Amino acid sequence: MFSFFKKKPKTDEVANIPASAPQPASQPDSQSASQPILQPILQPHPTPISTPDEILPPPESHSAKQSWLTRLKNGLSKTSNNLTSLFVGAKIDDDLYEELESALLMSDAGMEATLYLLDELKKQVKQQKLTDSEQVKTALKNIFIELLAPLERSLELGRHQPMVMMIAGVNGAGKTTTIGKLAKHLQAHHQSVLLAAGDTFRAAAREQLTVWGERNNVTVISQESGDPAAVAFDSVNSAIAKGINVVMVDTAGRLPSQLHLMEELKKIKRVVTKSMEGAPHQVILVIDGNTGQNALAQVKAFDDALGLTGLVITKLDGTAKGGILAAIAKTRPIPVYFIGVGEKIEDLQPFNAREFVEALLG
Ligand SMILES: Nc1nc2c(ncn2[C@@H]2O[C@H](COP(=O)(O)OP(=O)(O)OP(=O)(O)O)[C@@H](O)[C@H]2O)c(=O)[nH]1
Repeated sequence: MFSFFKKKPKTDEVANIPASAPQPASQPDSQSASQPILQPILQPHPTPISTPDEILPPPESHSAKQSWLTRLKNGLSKTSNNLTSLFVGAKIDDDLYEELESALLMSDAGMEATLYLLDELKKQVKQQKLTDSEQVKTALKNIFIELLAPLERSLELGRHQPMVMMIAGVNGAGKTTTIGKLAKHLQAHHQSVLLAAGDTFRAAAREQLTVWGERNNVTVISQESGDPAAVAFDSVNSAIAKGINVVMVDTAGRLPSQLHLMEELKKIKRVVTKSMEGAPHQVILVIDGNTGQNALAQVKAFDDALGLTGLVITKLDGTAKGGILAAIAKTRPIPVYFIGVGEKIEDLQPFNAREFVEALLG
């Protein structure tokens, strides 16, 4: 496990950051500055719940970290090969920029982010009089990191009791798997968790979550039939009564074009707010990293409907091309809390812009 809690000073600014304008993770933070190697995954807030002030993890296993980075790198290898091969012994001319444009578009970066990256690169090449292709590649890497850095943000714990998280996404994006992995991470940090089986369409999904909850000592609230909003309402009330720290509301997969189902999501959100003022505190969209440019359309549609506070991008171990993060950063910069490179619990890790770009551009 790489993750750990860190006590974060209480600042109202943190609570009020709008989802569409995330703060760069590189903001001054004296504690993270003193722990440069470890990336906080979940940061507790000192009040009002009784999380210890600071829980440090066991020392990070170097081999586990390497294995995670290797899987990320393997997952993004197609894009990485396409991009890095362009720079090998290349002359810095219009041909290079054209090929770079094609490679970025192929990586799902989209037109806006691609043009931005190219413009910035051309500027730097000119200003710094770069002539060596390796220097140009490094310049591109740095521009890419700067573009993605505002997406890097930790999930803060302890500000609300319970913290209510609503999880949405299209069918098969990895919502339930992500909830399972997150629940385990949270438990490992002494957070009690309650799950609301809000996927009332698929009996199998409900059962999957219930069995998983029994196995992992997590309470799951489900109803045989009916209204996902009612399940969410009951779950939040139950969590309040039992003093549970975190409620995660699973929802059925749906396409943004299924307008009645998008309305249903809005209703779940409204009802959750009725059960606890200020809730849901997190509205998270889970995206399959292999979805290509369609992922951007999903982000926009779910954000318009629900006001997203964060994203989780799964399946970056598959045929994902990775450039979609640039598209998200440029057009709808919603924080990416976690990325997933597999089905095991340790395969879900906090998004780190530098690591990601290193995997993408070698
Ligand atoms: N390779 C890989 N597979 C993943 C990852 N995350 C989830 N999966 C798999 O993706 C499939 C769908 O995951 P679910 O968690 O059931 O997706 P869901 O969004 O809850 O699906 P619905 O409830 O049908 O909408 C499962 O087979 C998961 O094991 C990942 O990061 N990498």
